[in-house]
Amino acid sequence: MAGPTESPLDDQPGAAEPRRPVVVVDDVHVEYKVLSTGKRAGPAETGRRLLQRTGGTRTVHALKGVSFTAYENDSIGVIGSNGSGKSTLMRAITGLTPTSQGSIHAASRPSMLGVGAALIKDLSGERNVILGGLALGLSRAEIEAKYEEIVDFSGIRDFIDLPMRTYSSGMTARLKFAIATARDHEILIVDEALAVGDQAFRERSEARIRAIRDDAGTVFLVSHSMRSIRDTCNRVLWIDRGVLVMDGPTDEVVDAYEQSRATP
Ligand SMILES: Nc1ncnc2c1ncn2[C@@H]1O[C@H](COP(=O)(O)OP(=O)(O)OP(=O)(O)O)[C@@H](O)[C@H]1O
Repeated sequence: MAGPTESPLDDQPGAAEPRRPVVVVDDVHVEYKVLSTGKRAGPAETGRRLLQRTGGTRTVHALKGVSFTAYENDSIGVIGSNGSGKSTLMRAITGLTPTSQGSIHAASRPSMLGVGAALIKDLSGERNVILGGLALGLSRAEIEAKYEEIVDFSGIRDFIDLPMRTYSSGMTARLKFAIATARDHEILIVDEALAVGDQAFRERSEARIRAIRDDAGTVFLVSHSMRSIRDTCNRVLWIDRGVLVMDGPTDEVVDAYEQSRATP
């Protein structure tokens, strides 16, 4: 099995002491089994009648031998066209999606930015800040101490007493981002969370991601916005059809990606 690749940043002239590796992804493959109706294969759908009707399952090879090492203070952009395998790679790193081959080692449990599942739309923003904080493992006292900061960051103070179902999708996304980043994360995965929200909120979110990184954290940012990637990341992984085609400094990789998309 191929060993984990070294960070291209290690070779930079003037690089200080070797940095601590926090995630090692070694020759990872992920295969999804999908019923040929398009449904995911699961115990409920694997009845003989359905299989007879559909002709069985298909395998989608979503990741094909991806290897890299992430270091502390890395802010890694993950780019690639739709369906290239970015989210699959992030879910594999968090352990949500099993690998069919290869291994992933992490120095601590990576968290996927998101508290969505814990929130209740019929409750007010205020109550949801508490619920989301509890879901992140914060104590009641910690949530109280951070409450004002979360609400300020979300920028929806005027609406915080209203039920969340009355919020626009952008307002909901702001609140979720504000709650989820209130906790310290050593390894944080942000999957397209910055796509919603206006310019000012995007800038605040990016600044917060940089702060998490500067605080010895490691951040993965999956995004189709090359502007967000350039503003936030020092390193980029470009994935195409399940293969890691490029891993290097942000400008180099984003330039190559944009060039490949401009070529007919
Ligand atoms: N739960 C699943 N069951 C079956 N196939 C899946 C599942 N999730 C993803 N896939 C397939 O795996 C491949 C990679 O999908 P993935 O969501 O990782 O791509 P992505 O790069 O994040 O795409 P996007 O930019 O559109 O969000 C695609 O072919 C997709 O159809």
